[in-house]
Amino acid sequence: MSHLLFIMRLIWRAQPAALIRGTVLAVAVLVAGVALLGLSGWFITAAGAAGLAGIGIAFNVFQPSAGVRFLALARTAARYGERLLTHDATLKSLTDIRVGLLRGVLGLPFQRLARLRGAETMNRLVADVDALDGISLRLFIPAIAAVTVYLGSFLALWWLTDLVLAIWIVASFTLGTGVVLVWTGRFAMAPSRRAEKALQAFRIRLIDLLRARDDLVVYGRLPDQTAAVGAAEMRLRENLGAVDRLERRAGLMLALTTTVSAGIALWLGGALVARGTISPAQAALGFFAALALSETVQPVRRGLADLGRMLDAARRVRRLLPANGAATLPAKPAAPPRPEAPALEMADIAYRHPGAETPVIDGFDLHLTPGESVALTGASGRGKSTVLALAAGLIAPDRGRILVSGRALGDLPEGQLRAEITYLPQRSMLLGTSFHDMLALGAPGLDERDALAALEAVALSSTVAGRGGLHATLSENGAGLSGGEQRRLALARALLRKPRLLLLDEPTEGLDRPTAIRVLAGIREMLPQATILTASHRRAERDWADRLIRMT
Ligand SMILES: Nc1ncnc2c1ncn2[C@@H]1O[C@H](COP(=O)(O)OP(=O)(O)OP(=O)(O)O)[C@@H](O)[C@H]1O
Repeated sequence: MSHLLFIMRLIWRAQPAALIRGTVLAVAVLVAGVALLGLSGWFITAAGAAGLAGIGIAFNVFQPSAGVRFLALARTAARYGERLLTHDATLKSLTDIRVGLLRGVLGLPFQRLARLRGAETMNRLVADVDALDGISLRLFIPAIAAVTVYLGSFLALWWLTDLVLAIWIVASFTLGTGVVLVWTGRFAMAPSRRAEKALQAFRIRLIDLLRARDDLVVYGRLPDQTAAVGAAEMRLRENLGAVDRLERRAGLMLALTTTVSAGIALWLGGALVARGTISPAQAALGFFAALALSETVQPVRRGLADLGRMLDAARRVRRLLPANGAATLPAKPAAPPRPEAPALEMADIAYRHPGAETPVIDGFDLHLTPGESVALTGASGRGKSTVLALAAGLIAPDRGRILVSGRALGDLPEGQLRAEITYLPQRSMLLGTSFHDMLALGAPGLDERDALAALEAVALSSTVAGRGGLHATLSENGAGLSGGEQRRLALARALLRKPRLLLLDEPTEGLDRPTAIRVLAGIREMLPQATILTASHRRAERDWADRLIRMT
């Protein structure tokens, strides 16, 4: 429940004026509905009674009928305004929440971000945030409006009819519908949760199927994955069906509650008329008002049927939202690099991956003089990539000191850090639709000459020319290029940043030796001053480096 309140506060805080106006209109809709039916009942009965008494000619039909028309029109107009204001305000608030959530996801520690699957993140950003609209539109605003209308109806019925009748109508309604609504929320919770889980599983499995289609075909697992997608969809339909059945039953019980409440109100009104406490028209007013009160609970009914889905979504969204105010720390002033200091210095570094039992590196030291090229070598799994990720500031050491040109890595503002250090991991994404777009991620406002120079450095010029030039359109993530070409394009993008410190994880992996030698020479030509640290298995890279550091 605290998660729902938290989200409701966020929604409310983002658009308070529109939501207050929308809630006032929601109350107006219900008030107009109750008043409309109450007045109509009173009007028909009073007119009938006047006719029976032989004074029908003197009965003023114009005022009540004008009132009925006014209330009907006011109700429609208020409903329109309420929908417009509350939906618009809620959707705008959800946009803010979605942006906050994206910021939260992007601000996650590198390790957690690396574990978050693309499809899962998509679910958080799209499905979970979508599920939150019901918190304001189908729970809180209708509930506030309903409670206000119950109180108002009690006072109005007391004033216009009789205290006993007013107490019966409002109390029976509050208790009866309260029980039905609590029952709906309780029993719909599990299927609603399961439906949402099934929907998310369906999306994740479908995305996996589309992304890994080739591998699934090769290993003969396409039918299994297709069946898994179908099973998730079946579970989704079953659980949605269960929620719908519960909601329909809740509707039936609410109709019965209304019938019993209004029926007894009619009987009670009759008794009060017989005693001469109220007139028949007043009794009719009470009866019809009781009937009209059923409208107050309809939106909440749907909201409670979706409670499980909303609760889970609210919990997940809250967990990923950046803590209030903590998201943006004031940027520290940028410290200038000290040219005489080592380009990179690591002293007594220890690091253990989350979940691993032992540290992958312990007591590791490194000292790079400006402008040198150093290759980290050693058997697979010795921690070469981990050292690069530490040097890039993507993960923080458990112990030890990392200095970049004489300044503590942790003290460098993010912008300065990324301007001075560029890291090319083993696998990179190529965002964009053309060679130019893909390169421009590393250098916004990229000049064509620079782009061509970088492509020349990584021996890709002829490939790009053969594909129609820099602006030729490519498939998503560079599909249609060979693995080696994709890696070289990512390398060219890294070179275009012109960093002081370049960290390369197996930069010539997948290239034949002559091309690897040409690319390595191109890197140095393009960045003659840069300090370069590579994680290397290949002989060409080891031969090219000024110095080797063997990790054991
Ligand atoms: N995110 C992670 N969580 C847990 N363990 C990890 C993680 N990343 C790497 N490791 C483990 O840490 C060890 C070092 O990994 P790292 O990638 O740094 O080695 P490497 O020397 O670069 O290997 P390779 O030459 O194969 O690329 C490995 O045993 C690896 O399984």
